[in-house]
Amino acid sequence: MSVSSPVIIALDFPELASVEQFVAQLDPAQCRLKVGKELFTRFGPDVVRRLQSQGFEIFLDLKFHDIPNTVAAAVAAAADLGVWMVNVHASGGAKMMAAARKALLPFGQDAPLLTAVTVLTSMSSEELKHIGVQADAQEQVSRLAALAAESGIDGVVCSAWEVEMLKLQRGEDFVLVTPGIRPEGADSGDQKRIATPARAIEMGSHYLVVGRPITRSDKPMDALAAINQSLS
Ligand SMILES: O=C(O)c1cc(=O)[nH]c(=O)n1[C@@H]1O[C@H](COP(=O)(O)O)[C@@H](O)[C@H]1O
Repeated sequence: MSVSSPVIIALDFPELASVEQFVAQLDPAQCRLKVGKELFTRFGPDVVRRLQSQGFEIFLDLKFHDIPNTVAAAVAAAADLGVWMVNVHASGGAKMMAAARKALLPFGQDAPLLTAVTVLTSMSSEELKHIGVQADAQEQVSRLAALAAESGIDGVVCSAWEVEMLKLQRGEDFVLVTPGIRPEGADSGDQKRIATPARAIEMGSHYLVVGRPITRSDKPMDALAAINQSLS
């Protein structure tokens, strides 16, 4: 299916009824959906199956980060579920990422896109120092993206501010997924490395992950329409 918008809506809801009410207003030709830790932990793979049966392409965002054997098996389970994209943490290392890639080989053309989270968009360079990373966010993203590319990963999750650099370093085909998207004037919440939807696309993001600016809006469909309009 071809989806007309780069927007992936993060379905971070605590109740299934809220998800259903929200999704009923969406057209699968116009956006993709992200199922993350909250929804998956509460409702499991059934929620993914249900959304897929309604025609939506699903980004299963469980950010796997474990020993290579465990991550490989988890990524294969995501592929069995038929998701469009699945992710791991690049900081799990080259062996872990290579094992995830290898686990998808039997799925051939049907394998989901495999992306790796670099530095979370909620983290600043200052916070990286607290976990012992002396590099600033740009440098760390660049290093982890190189490791991901060498391990056969399709692309990375990063902030929009690293996209221009990564395009130069990794080329056009390396998939760049950017959360931390905030329309002008929107509350940044816990996000630190943020950009507007238009700026993120201008810098070269392939996909924009947007949650609260849409899902917590009084008029979510208007918020989505305004984002799509700002991109045209
Ligand atoms: O992998 C992700 O999707 C992700 C990576 C990252 O670095 N930052 C980040 O915010 N996310 C996810 O993107 C979504 C952003 O949601 P909002 O901040 O509400 O727009 C959340 O569901 C996060 O789990």
